[in-house]
Amino acid sequence: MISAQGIHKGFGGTPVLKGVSLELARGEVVAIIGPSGSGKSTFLRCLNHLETIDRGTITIEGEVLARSEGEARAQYVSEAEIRQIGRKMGMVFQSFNLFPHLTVLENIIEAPIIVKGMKRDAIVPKAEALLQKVGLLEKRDAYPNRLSGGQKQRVAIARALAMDPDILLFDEPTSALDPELTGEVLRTMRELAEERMTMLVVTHEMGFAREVANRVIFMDGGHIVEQGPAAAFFANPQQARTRAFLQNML
Ligand SMILES: Nc1ncnc2c1ncn2[C@@H]1O[C@H](COP(=O)(O)OP(=O)(O)OP(=O)(O)O)[C@@H](O)[C@H]1O
Repeated sequence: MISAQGIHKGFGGTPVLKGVSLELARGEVVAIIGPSGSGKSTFLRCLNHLETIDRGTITIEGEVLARSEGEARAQYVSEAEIRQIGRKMGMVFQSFNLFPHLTVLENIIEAPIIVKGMKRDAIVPKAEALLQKVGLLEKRDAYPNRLSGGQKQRVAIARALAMDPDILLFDEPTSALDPELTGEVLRTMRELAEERMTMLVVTHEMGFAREVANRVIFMDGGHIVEQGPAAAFFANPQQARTRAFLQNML
C-alpha cells in the first residue's frame, strides 16, 4: 500500500532522514517508535506530502508520488495527481486540528462535501455512524472547545474516516492528552486495527506498539535501526541502541 525507498530529507542543510525505506501492506498496523528528534514525524509527513522529500521514491497504492533516479533530486508527479494520491490517506495529528468554529458534525462533513463533492444528505448519516463508532454521537452539535482532548481526538479520527481513506497515518495521537484520556483514543485505534484498517502510527505508547501493532519500527538519528513483529521486537531486541531506548521507555 505504501512503499518508500531511500527517503532523504533535510531542513536547511541539516539531514533529518538519511535513507529511510518502508513497505506497508494492506491491513498492517505498524508503529514507529524512537527518541525525540529521530525523524519519525518528518517521515510520516513526507508520506502524506506535508513535506517534500529531497531524494528517494514514494509509491502509494501502486501510484508514484515522487521518484528520484540515482542521486538526483526527487521529482514529484503533477499537482492533480498529488491531490488524488493524497486522498488515499487520512492523517490524525497530535494537536487534533479541528476547526474551532464548526460543530463536531460540521467538522466531519466539511471535507467530504468540499473535496469529494458529496451531498449533505449522503454524508450526514455516514458522519453520524462514525460518531456512533467512536462513541460520541451525543456530541454531534457541540463545538470542539466543549470536548475533552480524548473526545477531540476521537472526532479527528471520525473526520479522517469520513473521507474513506485506504490508509490512516497517526502522528503521536495521544501525546497531547492527559494520561487518563489516552485509553479512549487507543481503544478506538485498537478497534480500527481489529477491522483491518491499514495504519502507520508514530507513537510513544509502548503498550499500543506492543499490543496492537503487527510490526514495530525503531528509528534513531534519521535511520531505521531495527524492525520486526511486535512480540519478537519487544521480547528480544537485536540492537544495543534499541535495548537502551526500550529500557528508558518501559
Ligand atoms: N519544518 C522544520 N524545519 C526545520 N527543522 C525541522 C522541521 N521539522 C522537523 N525539523 C527537525 O527535524 C528533526 C526531526 O524532527 P521530527 O519531528 O521528525 O522528530 P520526531 O522523531 O518525530 O520527534 P518527536 O518524537 O519529538 O516528535 C528535529 O531536529 C526537528 O527539529
